[in-house]
Amino acid sequence: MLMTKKQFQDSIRARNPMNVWFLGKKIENLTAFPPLAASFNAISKVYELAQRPAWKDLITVKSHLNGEDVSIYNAPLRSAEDANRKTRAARALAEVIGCCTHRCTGSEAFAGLGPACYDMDHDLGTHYFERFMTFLDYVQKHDLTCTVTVTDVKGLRTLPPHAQPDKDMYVHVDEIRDDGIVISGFKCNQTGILFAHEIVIVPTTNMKPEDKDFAVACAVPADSPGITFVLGRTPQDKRFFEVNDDIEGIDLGKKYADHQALVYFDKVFVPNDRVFLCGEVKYVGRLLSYFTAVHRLTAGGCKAGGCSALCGAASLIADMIGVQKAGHIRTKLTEMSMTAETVYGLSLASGVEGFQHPSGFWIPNPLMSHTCKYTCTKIPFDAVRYARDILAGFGETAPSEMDMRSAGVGSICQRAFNPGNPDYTALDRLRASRFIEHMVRGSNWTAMALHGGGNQEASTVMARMYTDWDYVKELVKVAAGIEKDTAKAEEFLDSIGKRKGRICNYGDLPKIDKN
Ligand SMILES: Cc1cc2nc3c(=O)[nH]c(=O)nc-3n(C[C@H](O)[C@H](O)[C@H](O)COP(=O)(O)OP(=O)(O)OC[C@H]3O[C@@H](n4cnc5c(N)ncnc54)[C@H](O)[C@@H]3O)c2cc1C
Repeated sequence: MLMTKKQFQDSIRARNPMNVWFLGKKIENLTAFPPLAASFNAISKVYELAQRPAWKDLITVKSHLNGEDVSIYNAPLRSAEDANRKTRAARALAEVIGCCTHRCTGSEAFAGLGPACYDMDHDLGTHYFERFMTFLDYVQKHDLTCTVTVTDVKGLRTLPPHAQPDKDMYVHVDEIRDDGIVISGFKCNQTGILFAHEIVIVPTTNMKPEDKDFAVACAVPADSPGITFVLGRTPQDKRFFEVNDDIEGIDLGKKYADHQALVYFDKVFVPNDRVFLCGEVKYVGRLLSYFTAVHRLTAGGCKAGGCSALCGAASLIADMIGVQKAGHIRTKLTEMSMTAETVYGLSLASGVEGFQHPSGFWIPNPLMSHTCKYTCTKIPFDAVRYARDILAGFGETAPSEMDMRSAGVGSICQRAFNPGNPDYTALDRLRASRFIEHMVRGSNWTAMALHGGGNQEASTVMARMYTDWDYVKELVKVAAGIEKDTAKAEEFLDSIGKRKGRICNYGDLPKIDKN
């Protein structure tokens, strides 16, 4: 059953005490801790919107497992339509909260685990798929927030997991018991993890047989014993203390944000019914292929939403200070708008050009998804540059809200910062300026575009792997008459018209439609 915002907040408050640290001190009450207030507000908003009739069709869906209305973040993608809904939801939510939804990554872990478990059962005779679907059913029925922990801290990148002098550089299995496994190790950069009910752990990289201990996928409640969290910094985290957790404070830029944390699993027990891969090294690559195909599709949706908001903020500033008609400003704003549409388009297209896995899960077109994420690591940075350009120097160095409102210098500051446009006040200009500041250098929004879901090189490596190099060469051999075998050329010509996913090579990924 879907939780209301209040039920969600109560469920988070009802968790067991967690070992969470920030600035050298233990956080006693997560939901009342100022630097986490905007993050708690963001995920609460996602729950609130799921109850609003106008959002229902976008972010909830009827479960094929139990027939209930469930969050799209707990439901597998089963068609191109589902994939497109995920893109649209990511964009729409980003247009509201301008940060991570806190719920996406869990859904992407499920998108990776479902087909990977199915493949293992098919090839190895294991029973992971049923176990996984039972877990998913539980998550759906309780409307839980799940977060995926993929990124291990990795130490020296040239050493594989088993060769690291400190084994905890990658999460690994310490012990296999009759009733479950015990795991240890670090994961970093974990978005939204402090407000998750469940942590889904998957490996970060392909593995060789020697790395068997590190090939583990499982789920643990976020409040399990043995887990330590250290909240990461953002440039503006101390401002939350200044505004005394009043997240309406103008200097925060906006009242929604996400958070990231370092996580240490210290001999955490995982019962068997929550273990979805344990030692099957060969299937780690598959799991990651399925996972990244969906994760990198989502990046295009949420970056599109962020770019729309950034474009809106820059456009407002231009109106305020009277430069909206200048040719170069119009060009820059239009480029920002086209940036949003480019990554949105790639995300939608990778859903449409995907394929059905025998498990029933829909896999977006991997080449397009990796291209989508690759593009997210690049063009939003031009949008960021344009927004800062239009913001102007005084927008970047503006006095604080406290000075703007102070008895001593308030009137001086407000006079100086008044844009001169009778439709707007100095405080309106400060609001729009801080919004831009939040997105471009106050929060981790740009870090998310660059690294979240994989960096430029990680996307490039996968895009290279999923490009059908033989096909693109054969195209030209046939077109240019280099192919001398006429029958082969004719057969190839017919295959072009029937081909789905164009130049994508699906490798050994099992799919129902063989075209
Ligand atoms: C704001 C933010 C939010 C995040 N949220 C999450 C989250 O919720 N869950 C999660 O699990 N992770 C999360 N991440 C982690 C993110 O997925 C990783 O940062 C990303 O996958 C890259 O890993 P890495 O940072 O360890 O860098 P690496 O991949 O180790 O890269 C380090 C350097 O090596 C280069 N490089 C990488 N691969 C290659 C290669 N094959 N060949 C040559 N050079 C290469 C890179 O370009 C880079 O310069 C988040 C990160 C950020 C910044």
